[in-house]
Order: sequence, then C-alpha cells, then structure tokens
Amino acid sequence: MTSRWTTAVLDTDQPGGWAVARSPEGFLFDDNGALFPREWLKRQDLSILAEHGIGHLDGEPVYLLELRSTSEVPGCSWKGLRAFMLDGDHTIYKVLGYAAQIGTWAREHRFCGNCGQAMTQVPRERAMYCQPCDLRSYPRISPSMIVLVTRGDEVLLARSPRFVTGVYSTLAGFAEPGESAEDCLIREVREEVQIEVKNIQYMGSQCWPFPHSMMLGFHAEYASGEIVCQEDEIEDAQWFNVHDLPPLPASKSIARYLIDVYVARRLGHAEPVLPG
Ligand SMILES: NC(=O)C1=CN([C@@H]2O[C@H](COP(=O)(O)OP(=O)(O)OC[C@H]3O[C@@H](n4cnc5c(N)ncnc54)[C@H](O)[C@@H]3O)[C@@H](O)[C@H]2O)C=CC1
Ligand SMILES: [Mg+2]
Ligand SMILES: [Zn+2]
Repeated sequence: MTSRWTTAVLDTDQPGGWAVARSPEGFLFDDNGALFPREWLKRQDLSILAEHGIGHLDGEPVYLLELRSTSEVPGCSWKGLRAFMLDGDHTIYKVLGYAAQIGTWAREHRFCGNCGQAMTQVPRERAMYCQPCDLRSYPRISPSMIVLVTRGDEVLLARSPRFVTGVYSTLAGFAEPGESAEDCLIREVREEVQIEVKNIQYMGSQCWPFPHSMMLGFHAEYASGEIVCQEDEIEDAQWFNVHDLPPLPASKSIARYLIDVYVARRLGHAEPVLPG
C-alpha cells in the first residue's frame, strides 16, 4: 500500500497547493478540516513568521504557515495537536505532527547557536544555515525509551503527576549522551521505580511530536527489587494483573500498544498493530 502522506522539501516560491496554519494555540481548522487552499489562507489576516513546504498529501503539495500569534479567521477555530491525535484522521495527524516538528525546530533555530547571527533556510534541504560559521542545523529528534516491565500475569504501570487523573502508563525517559538504548532503559527503570529488569526485547518505534521525541518501545521482564517511586516524577507505580487494569493511555500511543500486545499474548487474543 502506498502512503497517502510523504514528506518533502518544497520551494515556497511555487504557487498553489494546500496549507496548514500553526499558532501558539495549535492548528487552524474549519468544517473541512485543517487543510486550506494555500492561496486563500495567505490572503487571510495572519502574522506569518515563516513558510515551509513540508510534503505531499495524495500527491498534492502541502505547506506550513508558522504564525507569530493567533488571529481570528472567520468560520475557523484553533485546536492543539493532541486533540487531532485523539479524534482525527491518522493521516492528517501525521501531516500536522510533522508540521509541528518542522515549525518548532525552524522557529527555535532562527539564530546561530555558535555566533548568534540570523540563520537562513537552505534551499532543497531541511536545514538552517549560518554562513559565517558554515554551520547547518537539522531538525532535532530526541530518542526516548519506553518499556513495559512484566512479571507473569502482572504488568508494571506508573503515574506521572502530569497524567490525566487515574491513568497509568509504561515507564519512559529520554536517552542521555553516552548511553545505548538498553543502558537508558535500565537507568530509567532504576531511577523511576528502583526495579531491575532482564530479557529486554525491542518491540517497535513511534514518532511522538510533543515536541520532538522518537519513542523506542521495549518489553522487559522483572528481575529483582521492590517498587520505590522516584520523588516528583512518579506519583504511584503498581503491579497490575492483566485481568484488572487501570485506565490506560490513548489507543494510538506506543505505551498503549506495548500494554495491548502483552495482554493479547497472555490472553491468547489477536495482537494489535502499532500506529505509524
Ligand atoms: N507515545 C507514548 O506512548 C509516550 C510518550 N512519552 C514521551 O516520552 C518522553 C520521555 O518521557 P518522560 O517520562 O517525560 O521523560 P523522563 O523520564 O526523561 O523525564 C522528563 C525529564 O527529562 C528532562 N528532559 C526533557 N526533555 C529532554 C530531552 N529532550 N532530553 C533529555 N532530557 C529531557 C526534563 O528534566 C524532564 O523533566 C516524553 O516526550 C513523553 O511525552 C511518554 C510516555 C508515553
Ligand atoms: Mg519518565
Ligand atoms: Zn554562526
């Protein structure tokens, strides 16, 4: 099956195509969704910081208008990326997730980190360039490990104070310089719950554009230790029986996938598919 959405670096001097608009309040949308005819959108009263050609949807070029501030557009409203993930078409969420990552990165790399001078967009490449330093900055991606630790019929799930009330999820954390994926996973589980794990198995990955994580998902078995929650980071962590699980993360997340796969295996059900 060919993908409906492919990323590309498009020339913003070319006319036509679709456009999405992103402000501090999220993406613009109306009854037809978040994609607007680009020429129409550019005639609206928007405070455009930058324009990026980001790819093709069903063969049509798509651009991002990154705005300085939120403006009123008649008949339209603004909505955050998370809401598009939860209730929208998955392909549109992929377009908007990519747009959000490019918009954030370009906005945060307008000036050279080495000399402080203004950087420029490199034509035909997704990079910002500082001529005096001959320095290119590419979109930032932050690898994060996410792991479901299990002990027979039990799974280890935890709550961060940032989660929706009642929801428990798998453990996760950002890789630090000098670490392998496995080193990071072992350290994060130790730090967050003081548990040791064994038999680490890679399960799959997922782009998580909040704002620029690349989630690498694993399964690991419990080896030793008693749960001790990390202060401030982990509000509660428990072993839950697969027959008696708490409220879980959103169905399209890799956290949910890791849990659903394990439960399906234990109960002999069909395995779910990880949303790309
Ligand atoms: N897609 C999914 O199913 C899930 C995704 N996640 C994502 O995984 C990522 C990591 O999870 P957390 O438990 O929050 O991480 P974590 O356990 O490493 O703790 C977060 C702390 O890491 C530091 N930090 C923030 N950004 C960083 C970066 N880019 N590199 C290194 N350190 C950084 C900050 O001190 C922050 O308070 C987050 O982006 C989170 O949204 C987490 C759970 C589920
Ligand atoms: Mg964490
Ligand atoms: Zn420079």
